[in-house]
Amino acid sequence: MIRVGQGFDVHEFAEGRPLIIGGITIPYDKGLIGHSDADVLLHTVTDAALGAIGEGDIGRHFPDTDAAFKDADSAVLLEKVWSIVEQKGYRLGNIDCTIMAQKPKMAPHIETIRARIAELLHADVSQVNVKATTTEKLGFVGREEGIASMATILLLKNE
Ligand SMILES: Nc1ccn([C@@H]2O[C@H](COP(=O)(O)O)[C@@H](O)[C@H]2O)c(=O)n1
Ligand SMILES: C[C@@]1(CO)OP(=O)(O)OP(=O)(O)OC[C@H]1O
Repeated sequence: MIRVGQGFDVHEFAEGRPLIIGGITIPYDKGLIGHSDADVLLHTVTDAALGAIGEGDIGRHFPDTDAAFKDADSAVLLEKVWSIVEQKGYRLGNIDCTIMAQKPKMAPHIETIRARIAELLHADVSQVNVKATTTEKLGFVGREEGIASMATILLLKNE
């Protein structure tokens, strides 16, 4: 059995916040805001996984009205969702992610992010791909107002 899921998320930049993307802190002069740590990429991965197993989305599992998830570590949220994936008998086939950011340059951090996502999904790094693109200075990403990301995931289950 195979299941496919997709995820998409956006978070806004603000001064005085750490920039956390893909489970790592990236040195930069501003960060992303959210109810949680605002890790836009791990939210995307979480939504892709939830989509693949037909379990709704991140906000349904971890409402942004619940104080329990204020400043939550998004890696912990993903681990909780991944345990549901595994309870249902699925494992990662592969995941492909795209970060849309005008700045900062993501290339120096991609391999670290890739390794962290593989660790969280109990998979090999070869099963995880992470890309980055600018939006050529167009739109909210291009104006450096925030960062968006999207992902497609394939899950496998032995019959
Ligand atoms: N925040 C980013 C955006 C892009 N990159 C890398 O640069 C390449 C070219 O980006 P374009 O948007 O001009 O196509 C892209 O393929 C990435 O390798 C990056 O590191 N960080
Ligand atoms: C993660 C949660 C919960 O802390 O809050 P945010 O950090 O605002 O992120 P979002 O992408 O809106 O996802 C859902 C949430 O309920």
